[in-house]
Amino acid sequence: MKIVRTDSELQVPLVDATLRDQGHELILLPDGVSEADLIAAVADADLILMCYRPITAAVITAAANLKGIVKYGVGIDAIDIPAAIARGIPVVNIPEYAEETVAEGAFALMIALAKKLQPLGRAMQRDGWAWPEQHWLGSDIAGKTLGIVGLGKIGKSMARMAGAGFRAKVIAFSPGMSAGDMEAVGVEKRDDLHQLLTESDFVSLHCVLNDNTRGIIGADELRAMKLGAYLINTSRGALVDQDALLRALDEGWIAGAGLDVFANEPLRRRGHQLSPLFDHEQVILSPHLTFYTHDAMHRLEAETLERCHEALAGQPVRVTSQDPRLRAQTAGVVFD
Ligand SMILES: NC(=O)c1ccc[n+]([C@@H]2O[C@H](COP(=O)([O-])OP(=O)(O)OC[C@H]3O[C@@H](n4cnc5c(N)ncnc54)[C@H](O)[C@@H]3O)[C@@H](O)[C@H]2O)c1
Ligand SMILES: O=C(O)[C@H](O)CO
Repeated sequence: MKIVRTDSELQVPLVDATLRDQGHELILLPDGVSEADLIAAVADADLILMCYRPITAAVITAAANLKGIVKYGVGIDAIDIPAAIARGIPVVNIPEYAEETVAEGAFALMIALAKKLQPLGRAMQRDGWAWPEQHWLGSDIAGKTLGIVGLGKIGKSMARMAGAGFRAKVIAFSPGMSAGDMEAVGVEKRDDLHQLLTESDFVSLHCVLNDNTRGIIGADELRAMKLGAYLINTSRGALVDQDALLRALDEGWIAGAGLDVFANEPLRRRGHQLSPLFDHEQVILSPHLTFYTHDAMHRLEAETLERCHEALAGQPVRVTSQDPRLRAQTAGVVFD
Protein backbone atom coordinates (compact mmCIF):
# COMPACT_ATOMS: atom_id res chain seq x y z
CA MET A 1 0.00 0.00 0.00
CA LYS A 2 1.11 3.57 -0.52
CA ILE A 3 1.05 5.85 2.49
CA VAL A 4 1.71 9.58 2.34
CA ARG A 5 2.83 11.09 5.65
CA THR A 6 2.82 14.87 5.89
CA ASP A 7 4.62 16.96 8.52
CA SER A 8 7.77 14.87 8.29
CA GLU A 9 9.50 17.39 10.62
CA LEU A 10 7.63 15.61 13.40
CA GLN A 11 9.61 12.41 13.73
CA VAL A 12 7.76 9.17 14.39
CA PRO A 13 10.55 6.66 13.76
CA LEU A 14 8.64 3.63 15.03
CA VAL A 15 5.70 4.39 12.72
CA ASP A 16 7.94 4.94 9.69
CA ALA A 17 10.13 1.87 10.29
CA THR A 18 7.20 -0.46 11.03
CA LEU A 19 5.20 0.59 7.97
CA ARG A 20 8.28 0.18 5.74
CA ASP A 21 9.15 -3.21 7.31
CA GLN A 22 5.63 -4.33 6.49
CA GLY A 23 6.33 -3.56 2.84
CA HIS A 24 4.33 -0.37 2.50
CA GLU A 25 5.60 2.45 0.32
CA LEU A 26 5.96 5.47 2.60
CA ILE A 27 6.30 8.98 1.15
CA LEU A 28 7.35 11.66 3.64
CA LEU A 29 6.43 15.27 2.89
CA PRO A 30 7.39 18.36 4.92
CA ASP A 31 4.87 20.74 6.47
CA GLY A 32 5.60 23.32 3.78
CA VAL A 33 4.79 21.02 0.82
CA SER A 34 2.87 22.84 -1.91
CA GLU A 35 -0.74 21.92 -2.63
CA ALA A 36 0.27 20.77 -6.14
CA ASP A 37 3.00 18.45 -4.83
CA LEU A 38 0.69 17.05 -2.16
CA ILE A 39 -2.02 16.41 -4.75
CA ALA A 40 0.48 14.65 -7.02
CA ALA A 41 1.75 12.50 -4.13
CA VAL A 42 -1.70 11.37 -2.97
CA ALA A 43 -3.06 10.60 -6.46
CA ASP A 44 -2.48 6.83 -5.98
CA ALA A 45 -2.17 6.80 -2.17
CA ASP A 46 -4.11 4.37 0.02
CA LEU A 47 -3.67 6.30 3.25
CA ILE A 48 -2.85 9.85 4.31
CA LEU A 49 -1.14 10.21 7.64
CA MET A 50 -1.25 13.87 8.68
CA CYS A 51 -0.63 16.11 11.67
CA TYR A 52 -0.80 19.85 10.93
CA ARG A 53 -0.72 20.26 7.15
CA PRO A 54 -4.23 21.07 5.87
CA ILE A 55 -5.86 18.22 3.97
CA THR A 56 -8.17 20.17 1.71
CA ALA A 57 -11.10 19.05 -0.41
CA ALA A 58 -8.84 19.23 -3.48
CA VAL A 59 -6.35 16.82 -1.86
CA ILE A 60 -9.12 14.41 -0.82
CA THR A 61 -10.74 14.53 -4.24
CA ALA A 62 -7.41 13.86 -5.96
CA ALA A 63 -6.72 10.72 -3.90
CA ALA A 64 -8.71 8.22 -5.95
CA ASN A 65 -7.64 5.09 -3.98
CA LEU A 66 -7.86 6.63 -0.52
CA LYS A 67 -8.95 4.25 2.26
CA GLY A 68 -8.55 6.57 5.20
CA ILE A 69 -7.02 9.67 6.74
CA VAL A 70 -5.23 9.16 10.03
CA LYS A 71 -4.46 12.26 12.07
CA TYR A 72 -1.50 11.44 14.26
CA GLY A 73 -2.71 13.70 17.02
CA VAL A 74 -6.01 15.04 18.40
CA GLY A 75 -7.29 18.10 16.53
CA ILE A 76 -8.84 17.31 13.15
CA ASP A 77 -9.57 20.93 12.28
CA ALA A 78 -7.05 20.90 9.40
CA ILE A 79 -8.95 18.17 7.56
CA ASP A 80 -11.86 19.07 5.29
CA ILE A 81 -14.25 16.69 7.04
CA PRO A 82 -17.27 17.36 4.76
CA ALA A 83 -15.10 16.45 1.74
CA ALA A 84 -14.03 13.21 3.45
CA ILE A 85 -17.65 12.41 4.37
CA ALA A 86 -18.77 13.10 0.80
CA ARG A 87 -16.34 10.45 -0.43
CA GLY A 88 -16.98 8.06 2.45
CA ILE A 89 -13.38 8.30 3.61
CA PRO A 90 -12.97 7.47 7.30
CA VAL A 91 -11.10 9.99 9.40
CA VAL A 92 -9.44 8.76 12.56
CA ASN A 93 -7.49 10.58 15.23
CA ILE A 94 -5.60 9.62 18.37
CA PRO A 95 -7.74 11.27 21.04
CA GLU A 96 -6.02 10.29 24.27
CA TYR A 97 -2.26 10.31 23.81
CA ALA A 98 -1.65 13.69 25.46
CA GLU A 99 -4.46 14.78 27.75
CA GLU A 100 -2.24 15.05 30.83
CA THR A 101 0.70 16.16 28.70
CA VAL A 102 -1.03 19.20 27.20
CA ALA A 103 -2.72 20.06 30.49
CA GLU A 104 0.72 20.08 32.14
CA GLY A 105 1.96 22.31 29.30
CA ALA A 106 -0.93 24.74 29.83
CA PHE A 107 -0.26 24.63 33.57
CA ALA A 108 3.42 25.36 32.99
CA LEU A 109 2.46 28.46 30.99
CA MET A 110 0.05 29.50 33.77
CA ILE A 111 2.66 29.17 36.51
CA ALA A 112 5.31 30.92 34.43
CA LEU A 113 2.94 33.85 33.83
CA ALA A 114 1.82 34.05 37.47
CA LYS A 115 5.42 34.00 38.72
CA LYS A 116 6.76 36.21 35.90
CA LEU A 117 9.43 33.60 35.24
CA GLN A 118 10.22 34.65 31.70
CA PRO A 119 10.71 38.42 32.26
CA LEU A 120 12.61 37.73 35.51
CA GLY A 121 14.90 35.31 33.71
CA ARG A 122 15.46 37.78 30.90
CA ALA A 123 16.20 40.57 33.41
CA MET A 124 18.80 38.37 35.13
CA GLN A 125 20.43 37.46 31.84
CA ARG A 126 20.48 41.14 30.87
CA ASP A 127 21.41 42.79 34.21
CA GLY A 128 22.71 39.95 36.38
CA TRP A 129 19.96 40.42 39.01
CA ALA A 130 16.44 41.77 39.51
CA TRP A 131 15.48 43.66 42.67
CA PRO A 132 12.02 43.28 44.25
CA GLU A 133 10.41 46.24 42.51
CA GLN A 134 6.63 46.56 42.32
CA HIS A 135 6.42 45.52 38.68
CA TRP A 136 7.96 42.14 39.53
CA LEU A 137 5.12 41.25 41.92
CA GLY A 138 3.67 37.94 40.82
CA SER A 139 0.47 36.21 41.86
CA ASP A 140 -0.50 33.03 43.65
CA ILE A 141 -2.67 30.43 41.98
CA ALA A 142 -4.12 29.12 45.27
CA GLY A 143 -7.38 30.93 45.98
CA LYS A 144 -7.59 32.35 42.45
CA THR A 145 -10.16 31.45 39.79
CA LEU A 146 -9.24 29.45 36.71
CA GLY A 147 -11.82 29.66 33.92
CA ILE A 148 -11.70 26.77 31.47
CA VAL A 149 -13.30 27.13 28.05
CA GLY A 150 -14.04 23.60 26.80
CA LEU A 151 -14.11 21.02 29.59
CA GLY A 152 -13.09 17.99 27.53
CA LYS A 153 -10.23 15.59 28.20
CA ILE A 154 -7.47 18.19 28.44
CA GLY A 155 -9.69 20.77 30.17
CA LYS A 156 -10.67 18.26 32.86
CA SER A 157 -7.07 17.28 33.42
CA MET A 158 -6.14 20.95 33.85
CA ALA A 159 -9.11 21.39 36.23
CA ARG A 160 -7.85 18.52 38.42
CA MET A 161 -4.36 20.01 38.60
CA ALA A 162 -5.62 23.48 39.50
CA GLY A 163 -8.35 22.42 41.92
CA ALA A 164 -6.97 19.42 43.77
CA GLY A 165 -3.32 20.38 43.33
CA PHE A 166 -3.25 24.15 43.68
CA ARG A 167 -6.51 24.83 45.54
CA ALA A 168 -7.76 27.20 42.89
CA LYS A 169 -11.47 27.66 42.24
CA VAL A 170 -12.22 26.20 38.81
CA ILE A 171 -15.16 27.28 36.66
CA ALA A 172 -15.92 26.19 33.09
CA PHE A 173 -17.91 27.15 30.03
CA SER A 174 -18.56 24.06 27.97
CA PRO A 175 -21.95 23.91 26.24
CA GLY A 176 -23.58 20.50 26.38
CA MET A 177 -21.97 19.50 29.66
CA SER A 178 -24.25 19.43 32.71
CA ALA A 179 -23.56 21.17 36.01
CA GLY A 180 -23.62 17.72 37.66
CA ASP A 181 -20.92 16.33 35.36
CA MET A 182 -18.81 19.40 36.06
CA GLU A 183 -19.33 19.13 39.79
CA ALA A 184 -18.08 15.53 39.63
CA VAL A 185 -14.66 16.88 38.59
CA GLY A 186 -14.75 19.75 41.07
CA VAL A 187 -15.75 22.42 38.56
CA GLU A 188 -18.54 25.02 38.72
CA LYS A 189 -20.52 25.47 35.51
CA ARG A 190 -20.96 28.84 33.85
CA ASP A 191 -23.59 29.05 31.12
CA ASP A 192 -22.28 32.28 29.71
CA LEU A 193 -18.76 32.78 28.37
CA HIS A 194 -18.67 36.45 29.38
CA GLN A 195 -19.65 35.54 32.93
CA LEU A 196 -16.69 33.15 33.07
CA LEU A 197 -14.37 35.80 31.65
CA THR A 198 -15.38 38.45 34.16
CA GLU A 199 -14.76 36.07 37.08
CA SER A 200 -11.48 34.42 36.05
CA ASP A 201 -7.92 35.35 37.02
CA PHE A 202 -6.64 32.82 34.48
CA VAL A 203 -8.54 31.73 31.37
CA SER A 204 -7.37 28.57 29.64
CA LEU A 205 -8.75 27.53 26.24
CA HIS A 206 -9.33 23.82 25.65
CA CYS A 207 -12.26 23.74 23.26
CA VAL A 208 -12.18 22.18 19.86
CA LEU A 209 -11.73 24.48 16.84
CA ASN A 210 -14.78 24.45 14.59
CA ASP A 211 -17.12 26.95 12.94
CA ASN A 212 -18.77 27.68 16.30
CA THR A 213 -15.57 28.35 18.19
CA ARG A 214 -13.38 30.11 15.60
CA GLY A 215 -12.64 33.56 17.05
CA ILE A 216 -14.48 32.72 20.29
CA ILE A 217 -12.08 35.10 22.06
CA GLY A 218 -12.29 38.47 20.29
CA ALA A 219 -12.06 42.09 21.38
CA ASP A 220 -15.32 41.98 23.38
CA GLU A 221 -14.21 38.88 25.26
CA LEU A 222 -10.74 40.27 25.98
CA ARG A 223 -12.32 43.47 27.27
CA ALA A 224 -14.61 41.38 29.48
CA MET A 225 -11.60 39.75 31.18
CA LYS A 226 -10.40 41.09 34.52
CA LEU A 227 -7.63 43.66 34.44
CA GLY A 228 -4.64 41.63 35.56
CA ALA A 229 -5.97 38.33 34.18
CA TYR A 230 -3.96 36.00 31.96
CA LEU A 231 -5.02 34.07 28.84
CA ILE A 232 -3.56 30.64 28.08
CA ASN A 233 -4.11 28.94 24.74
CA THR A 234 -2.82 25.45 24.03
CA SER A 235 -5.80 24.46 21.87
CA ARG A 236 -5.83 26.22 18.49
CA GLY A 237 -4.64 29.70 17.51
CA ALA A 238 -7.74 30.50 15.48
CA LEU A 239 -9.87 30.44 18.64
CA VAL A 240 -8.42 33.88 19.38
CA ASP A 241 -8.54 37.02 17.26
CA GLN A 242 -4.80 37.66 17.25
CA ASP A 243 -5.06 41.37 16.35
CA ALA A 244 -7.49 41.91 19.22
CA LEU A 245 -5.11 40.04 21.52
CA LEU A 246 -2.23 42.30 20.51
CA ARG A 247 -4.40 45.33 21.25
CA ALA A 248 -5.41 43.87 24.60
CA LEU A 249 -1.74 43.35 25.48
CA ASP A 250 -0.63 46.78 24.19
CA GLU A 251 -3.43 48.59 25.99
CA GLY A 252 -3.29 46.53 29.17
CA TRP A 253 -6.81 45.04 29.03
CA ILE A 254 -5.21 41.82 30.28
CA ALA A 255 -1.92 41.17 32.07
CA GLY A 256 -0.43 38.65 29.67
CA ALA A 257 -0.78 35.51 27.62
CA GLY A 258 0.78 32.07 27.35
CA LEU A 259 0.47 30.81 23.78
CA ASP A 260 1.40 27.44 22.32
CA VAL A 261 -0.75 27.79 19.21
CA PHE A 262 -1.21 30.50 16.58
CA ALA A 263 -3.63 31.27 13.77
CA ASN A 264 -0.77 30.89 11.28
CA GLU A 265 1.98 28.46 12.14
CA PRO A 266 4.90 28.74 12.21
CA LEU A 267 4.45 32.19 13.76
CA ARG A 268 6.15 33.96 10.90
CA ARG A 269 7.92 37.20 10.37
CA ARG A 270 5.76 39.99 9.00
CA GLY A 271 7.87 41.51 6.22
CA HIS A 272 11.27 41.85 7.86
CA GLN A 273 9.83 41.97 11.36
CA LEU A 274 8.96 39.22 13.76
CA SER A 275 5.30 39.02 14.76
CA PRO A 276 4.71 41.72 17.42
CA LEU A 277 3.92 38.86 19.81
CA PHE A 278 7.66 38.19 20.01
CA ASP A 279 8.24 41.66 21.51
CA HIS A 280 5.80 41.39 24.39
CA GLU A 281 7.35 41.01 27.84
CA GLN A 282 4.07 39.70 29.15
CA VAL A 283 3.71 36.96 26.53
CA ILE A 284 5.21 33.48 26.76
CA LEU A 285 5.48 31.69 23.45
CA SER A 286 5.81 28.00 22.78
CA PRO A 287 5.99 26.55 19.23
CA HIS A 288 2.93 24.24 19.30
CA LEU A 289 4.88 21.62 21.20
CA THR A 290 3.05 21.17 24.48
CA PHE A 291 2.18 17.64 23.28
CA TYR A 292 5.82 16.82 22.55
CA THR A 293 7.17 14.69 25.39
CA HIS A 294 8.84 11.28 25.29
CA ASP A 295 5.83 9.80 27.06
CA ALA A 296 3.16 11.25 24.78
CA MET A 297 5.09 10.47 21.59
CA HIS A 298 5.49 6.88 22.72
CA ARG A 299 1.70 6.57 23.13
CA LEU A 300 1.07 8.45 19.89
CA GLU A 301 3.30 6.17 17.81
CA ALA A 302 1.81 2.95 19.17
CA GLU A 303 -1.79 4.08 18.61
CA THR A 304 -1.06 5.56 15.19
CA LEU A 305 0.23 2.20 13.99
CA GLU A 306 -2.93 0.46 15.18
CA ARG A 307 -5.15 2.96 13.40
CA CYS A 308 -3.09 2.68 10.17
CA HIS A 309 -3.36 -1.10 10.20
CA GLU A 310 -7.13 -0.95 10.70
CA ALA A 311 -7.59 1.59 7.93
CA LEU A 312 -5.39 -0.30 5.47
CA ALA A 313 -7.14 -3.59 6.26
CA GLY A 314 -10.44 -1.92 5.42
CA GLN A 315 -11.68 -2.93 8.85
CA PRO A 316 -14.67 -1.02 10.11
CA VAL A 317 -12.51 1.78 11.39
CA ARG A 318 -13.11 2.57 15.02
CA VAL A 319 -13.96 6.13 14.21
CA THR A 320 -12.29 7.45 17.28
CA SER A 321 -14.36 5.28 19.53
CA GLN A 322 -13.71 7.47 22.55
CA ASP A 323 -14.73 10.62 20.71
CA PRO A 324 -18.47 10.82 20.06
CA ARG A 325 -18.07 14.18 18.34
CA LEU A 326 -15.98 12.73 15.58
CA ARG A 327 -18.38 9.81 15.20
CA ALA A 328 -21.20 12.30 14.87
CA GLN A 329 -19.16 14.26 12.38
CA THR A 330 -18.66 11.33 10.06
CA ALA A 331 -22.43 11.02 9.95
CA GLY A 332 -22.53 14.62 8.79
CA VAL A 333 -23.34 16.33 12.06
CA VAL A 334 -20.87 19.02 13.03
CA PHE A 335 -19.95 19.11 16.70
CA ASP A 336 -21.93 19.60 19.84
N1 LIG B 1 -1.12 22.19 21.71
C1 LIG B 1 -1.09 20.89 21.56
O1 LIG B 1 -0.03 20.30 21.50
C2 LIG B 1 -2.39 20.11 21.51
C3 LIG B 1 -2.37 18.71 21.64
C4 LIG B 1 -3.56 18.01 21.64
C5 LIG B 1 -4.77 18.69 21.45
N2 LIG B 1 -4.74 20.04 21.29
C6 LIG B 1 -6.01 20.78 21.11
O2 LIG B 1 -6.76 20.64 22.30
C7 LIG B 1 -8.14 20.55 21.95
C8 LIG B 1 -8.89 19.87 23.05
O3 LIG B 1 -8.46 18.51 23.16
P1 LIG B 1 -9.29 17.48 24.04
O4 LIG B 1 -8.61 16.19 23.90
O5 LIG B 1 -9.54 18.04 25.39
O6 LIG B 1 -10.65 17.46 23.20
P2 LIG B 1 -12.10 17.08 23.72
O7 LIG B 1 -12.87 16.75 22.49
O8 LIG B 1 -12.03 16.07 24.80
O9 LIG B 1 -12.65 18.44 24.36
C9 LIG B 1 -13.06 19.54 23.61
C10 LIG B 1 -14.16 20.22 24.39
O10 LIG B 1 -14.57 21.41 23.71
C11 LIG B 1 -15.95 21.58 24.03
N3 LIG B 1 -16.61 22.55 23.16
C12 LIG B 1 -17.18 22.35 21.94
N4 LIG B 1 -17.74 23.50 21.51
C13 LIG B 1 -17.50 24.43 22.46
C14 LIG B 1 -17.83 25.81 22.60
N5 LIG B 1 -18.53 26.45 21.65
N6 LIG B 1 -17.43 26.46 23.69
C15 LIG B 1 -16.72 25.83 24.66
N7 LIG B 1 -16.40 24.51 24.60
C16 LIG B 1 -16.79 23.84 23.52
C17 LIG B 1 -16.51 20.16 23.87
O11 LIG B 1 -17.76 20.04 24.49
C18 LIG B 1 -15.42 19.35 24.55
O12 LIG B 1 -15.70 19.19 25.90
C19 LIG B 1 -8.11 19.77 20.62
O13 LIG B 1 -9.25 20.05 19.85
C20 LIG B 1 -6.85 20.26 19.96
O14 LIG B 1 -7.16 21.33 19.11
C21 LIG B 1 -3.60 20.75 21.31
O1 LIG C 1 -3.92 18.08 18.07
C1 LIG C 1 -2.81 17.66 18.41
O2 LIG C 1 -2.60 16.49 18.77
C2 LIG C 1 -1.62 18.58 18.38
O3 LIG C 1 -2.07 19.91 18.42
C3 LIG C 1 -0.84 18.38 17.15
O4 LIG C 1 -1.65 18.61 16.02
